[in-house]
Amino acid sequence: MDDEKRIVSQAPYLRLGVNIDHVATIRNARGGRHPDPVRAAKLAVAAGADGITAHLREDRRHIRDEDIARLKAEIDKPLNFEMAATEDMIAIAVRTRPHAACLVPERRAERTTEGGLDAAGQKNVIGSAVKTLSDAGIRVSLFIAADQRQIEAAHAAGAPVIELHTGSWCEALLEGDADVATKEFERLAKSAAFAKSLGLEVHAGHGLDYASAETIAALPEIVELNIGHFLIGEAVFVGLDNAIGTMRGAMDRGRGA
Ligand SMILES: CC(=O)[C@@H](O)[C@H](O)COP(=O)(O)O
Ligand SMILES: NCC(=O)COP(=O)(O)O
Repeated sequence: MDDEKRIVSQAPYLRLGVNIDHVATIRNARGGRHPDPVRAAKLAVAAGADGITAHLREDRRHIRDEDIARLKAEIDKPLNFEMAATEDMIAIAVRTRPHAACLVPERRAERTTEGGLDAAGQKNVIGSAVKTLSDAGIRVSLFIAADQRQIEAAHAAGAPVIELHTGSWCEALLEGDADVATKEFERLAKSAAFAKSLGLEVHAGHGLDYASAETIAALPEIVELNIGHFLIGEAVFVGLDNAIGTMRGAMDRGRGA
C-alpha cells in the first residue's frame, strides 16, 4: 500500500450528515404535509446517516420552524441547524439547542447557497454569534469558501468547526471543466490541511454526489460531509435508504476503508 493510501486508511471515520431541506421543497410545492421531512430524517438515520442537517432559511422556502422543533424532539442523532447569523435565527437556535449550528450566508434572490460566509468581512457579527451559540452549548461551524483568509477569520472568531463550500468544485466537475475542477480540488485539499493545522474540525458540503463524495473522502482532514440535494434526487429513483447506502459505500471507498 503506497504512503498516500496508508495515510488515508488511518484517517478518522468520515461522518455523513443528510440534509433533508429538499424533502420540504417537495412538500411545500403543494402546501400540505407530505412528504414529511421528519419522516425522511428518521429513514435517513435508519439507513446509516450520522446526523441530520436542515437549513431554516429566512424565507422558509423549504424547512419551517416546526420542522426544526420536531427534528430536535424526534431524531436521536445530532441535528446540524444551518442558519444565517441574524438575531432572529440566533434566538431560534438558543431556544432549540441543536447539537450544532452552521452559519451560512443567505440572499433571498439566490436559488441556493452561492458563496461562503464572509467571516473575514464580518468579524464582529460572526464573533458575537459564535459566542452566543457556543455559550448555549451549541457546536458552531462556519460555512466558508476554501480560502486561507476566511479560515483564519473563522479560527479568530472562535468557531471550532468549518464547513468548506464544495459548490464551485462540484459545478466544474458537472460542466466537465477538468482544469477548473483540478484547481478547485487543490484549493479544498490545501484549505482542509491548513484548517486542521489551526486545530479546526473540517467538514465539507454543497453539490456533492456519489463520485465527488468518493473523491473528497480521500482528504483525511475532512471528518464530515453534509449532502442533501443529490441524495433526495436519487431517492426519487431508488429510495432514500438505498441512496444513503450507496453514498456510504462511495465515502468508505474514497477513505480507503
Ligand atoms: C448551506 C448549504 O450548502 C446547503 O444547506 C444548502 O443551502 C441547501 O439549501 P438550499 O438548496 O436552499 O441552498
Ligand atoms: N451544507 C451543505 C448541505 O447541507 C447540503 O448541500 P447540498 O448537498 O444540498 O448541495
